Amino acid sequence: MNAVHFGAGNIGRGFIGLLLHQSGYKTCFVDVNAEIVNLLNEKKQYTVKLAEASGKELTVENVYAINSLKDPELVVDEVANADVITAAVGPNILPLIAGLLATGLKKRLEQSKKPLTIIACENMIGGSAFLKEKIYEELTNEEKTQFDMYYSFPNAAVDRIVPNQTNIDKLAVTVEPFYEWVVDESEIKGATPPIHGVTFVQDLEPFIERKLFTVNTGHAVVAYFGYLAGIRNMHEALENSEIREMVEQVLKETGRYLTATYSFDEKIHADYVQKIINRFANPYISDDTTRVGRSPMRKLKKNDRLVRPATKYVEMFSENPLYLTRGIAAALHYDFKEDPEANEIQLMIEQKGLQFTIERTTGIEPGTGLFEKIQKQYEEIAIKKSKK
Ligand SMILES: NC(=O)c1ccc[n+]([C@@H]2O[C@H](COP(=O)([O-])OP(=O)(O)OC[C@H]3O[C@@H](n4cnc5c(N)ncnc54)[C@H](O)[C@@H]3O)[C@@H](O)[C@H]2O)c1
Ligand SMILES: O=P(O)(O)OC[C@@H](O)[C@@H](O)[C@H](O)[C@H](O)CO
Repeated sequence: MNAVHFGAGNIGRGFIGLLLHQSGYKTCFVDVNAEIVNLLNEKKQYTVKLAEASGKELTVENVYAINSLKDPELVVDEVANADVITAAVGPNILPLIAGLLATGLKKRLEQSKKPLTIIACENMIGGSAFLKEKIYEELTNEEKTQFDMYYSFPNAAVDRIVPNQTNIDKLAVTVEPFYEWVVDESEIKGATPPIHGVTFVQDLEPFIERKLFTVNTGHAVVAYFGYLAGIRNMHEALENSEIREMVEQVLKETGRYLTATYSFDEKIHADYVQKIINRFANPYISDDTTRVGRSPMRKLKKNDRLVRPATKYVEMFSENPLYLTRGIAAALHYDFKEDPEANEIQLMIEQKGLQFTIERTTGIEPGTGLFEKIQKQYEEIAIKKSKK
């Protein structure tokens, strides 16, 4: 079986590539990072190390790679011959891989009429549907009808903390032991791809919202408050009692929304939350607050981990969440110079003002209680910063 995976980065090698290998696939990684591509072709294998006391190492074999900037025609051929396609490139990059995928998938239809599943493994609601939308922008109406018959784009939720890597061996990846990959089976045409470790469900929404609004909301809040406190390491941030309290409270707010919406058992959800906070504090992982806080523009979008649970909370309980709004305010303060989106937000605040920036980044309407609360929290943080 042949798999093509776009994005040989942290999650690509450390999670998706590992499970594809364990399921018996030969995996072709597609990336634009020449060093990683060359190393994968040279070594044809890499190591995944579990961040736990055992330090267990797993070997991923049967892999090779293509640099899509250099050899796009090879990518087209691989896509045309694939048995499953996955991607973990980041939501902002999905539109950039859509063209090559469209060409490869068209070629595949000329060769055979076999169904194929394409899964985007990104931290976003509707990742595969978004990739499909971008691919379909490249098609005629007739091609769209053909694609509809054979190709599936099931959405997915992926969970495994994979920090930026500092190993001497550039291909080796250290990952937390926990993982969860949930895929919406109701969208799949033809046979479900046999991938070991994937949970196939008929309704993904509770899973993706639970993951994004617990793991990623909590993670983002620790990262932004950690950064504000001058802390660069996630587990050190968790040792700060104010930040710990902040994440506990923010996850009570998202938990209130999630349990009311999806009828989750409150005790089971509370245990899930504690397990996640413990994962953030894993001492065997060294994760940066700047990795977790990366791309604040994306994280502040209306359907993402901070704003969506906050707006849903208001809709559901007719009150403004205190801690989610603080988290949003902290994200607006995030001014890490090496992050282009952080720079964009800071420049917007400077040139167009805070109100314009809140409206533009979050989509929250000015004049609403939620908007005013975010503004107030932002100003309170600014006062605290000025006293330092
Ligand atoms: N790291 C995690 O803990 C984690 C966990 C769950 C989900 N995710 C999600 O997985 C996705 C990737 O995250 P990551 O942490 O692995 O990031 P990463 O930066 O380590 O990996 C992204 C990879 O995509 C490659 N890439 C960039 N442009 C490309 C292009 N045009 N074509 C092909 N490859 C391209 C990059 O070179 C890089 O190797 C994100 O959506 C992230 O939210 C990450
Ligand atoms: O990848 P992002 O930028 O959407 O979010 C940063 C982290 O929260 C994220 O990568 C987590 O480590 C991951 O989602 C855990 O499953």
